Amino acid sequence: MRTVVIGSGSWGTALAQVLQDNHQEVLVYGVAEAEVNDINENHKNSKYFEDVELNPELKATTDIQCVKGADIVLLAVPTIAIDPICHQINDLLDKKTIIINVSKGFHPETNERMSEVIRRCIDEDKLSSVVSLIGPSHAEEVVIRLLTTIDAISLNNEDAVTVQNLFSNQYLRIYTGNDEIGSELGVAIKNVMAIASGILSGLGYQDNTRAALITRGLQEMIRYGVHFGGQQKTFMGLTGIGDLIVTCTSVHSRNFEAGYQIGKENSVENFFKNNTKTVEGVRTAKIVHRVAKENGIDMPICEEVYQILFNGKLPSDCAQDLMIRDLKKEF
Ligand SMILES: NC(=O)C1=CN([C@@H]2O[C@H](COP(=O)(O)OP(=O)(O)OC[C@H]3O[C@@H](n4cnc5c(N)ncnc54)[C@H](O)[C@@H]3O)[C@@H](O)[C@H]2O)C=CC1
Ligand SMILES: O=C(CO)COP(=O)(O)O
Repeated sequence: MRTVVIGSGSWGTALAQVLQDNHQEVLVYGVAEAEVNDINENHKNSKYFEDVELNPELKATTDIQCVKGADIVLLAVPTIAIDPICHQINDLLDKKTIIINVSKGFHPETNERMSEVIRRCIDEDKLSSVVSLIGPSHAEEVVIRLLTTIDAISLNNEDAVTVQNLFSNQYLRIYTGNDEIGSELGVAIKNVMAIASGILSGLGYQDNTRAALITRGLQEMIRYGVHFGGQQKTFMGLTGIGDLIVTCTSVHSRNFEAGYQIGKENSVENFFKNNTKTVEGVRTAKIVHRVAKENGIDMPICEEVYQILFNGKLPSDCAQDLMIRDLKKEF
């Protein structure tokens, strides 16, 4: 099977290398010439992985025509680029293709989940199914082949199993699942929790606070996910608690890092002025705020993150306000 990976950033590169390690036919498509050249000429992607030597067989291109004839297209671009990239490739696809989504978040205007965006943008006769390859996985660790487990989630079990078999190896183990709603909502909202976790660390809070954040954050994710038809048990799995733990506790997480800076400075100003990284939780916080309000879903942690990011509320006040809400039962 021939796979084209769209996006020569950190996750696209790491996942393409998995396929190359598995002796699959794979090509990376990128818009950034420097990243593409670095992969082809130096077997590196220095912008994201400074000292990592990539599999020398891995190749990249800036020619989008490479999508023609692909059996699988893996979209490894930020959520904001999924809609335009799908429209771009739709004209080039010439048979039923498995589209793999790895992005975590929502469409910025329509609030759709990534699978919904892809199904809307790709013609039915060109789409076998959407498979979301998601779970606790920092590219920085996968690219150096550290043991990792993630899910292949799809409404089409056969395609999920195909993706499971293509990507699994000694360092990457893929499970399958079909709760598209629960899984996609879990991996999107955990980014907001990771920002909150970073903020709390930046403010100087330690282990007790992080455990509280992860535990109560998971309850918010369940509340939101179940409201929209996700299964509660999904949140106990890799796309729920698994991804929540890895992003709320890791120095690799860009969402955590953003939060840490905001907490440390007790201000969002410098983050918005200087950030150039993919921090998906920022846009997700805005969408969750809007949707939760419309649907009457209680999301206190997400709401405080929204107030910090978009309403100028002081991070230190938010942490305190969460503590002095009306007391209640845990469950
Ligand atoms: N980096 C990671 O460890 C993981 C990332 N993800 C998710 O994967 C998605 C992609 O993120 P990363 O690879 O981390 O971001 P990144 O910032 O490392 O790379 C993004 C890449 O997308 C490219 N790009 C942007 N717009 C494009 C377009 N229209 N056409 C082609 N290429 C375009 C950029 O040039 C860049 O190469 C995000 O939603 C992220 O949440 C999920 C799991 C792990
Ligand atoms: O989704 C991720 C790990 O599972 C990557 O997290 P960040 O986007 O916060 O770096």
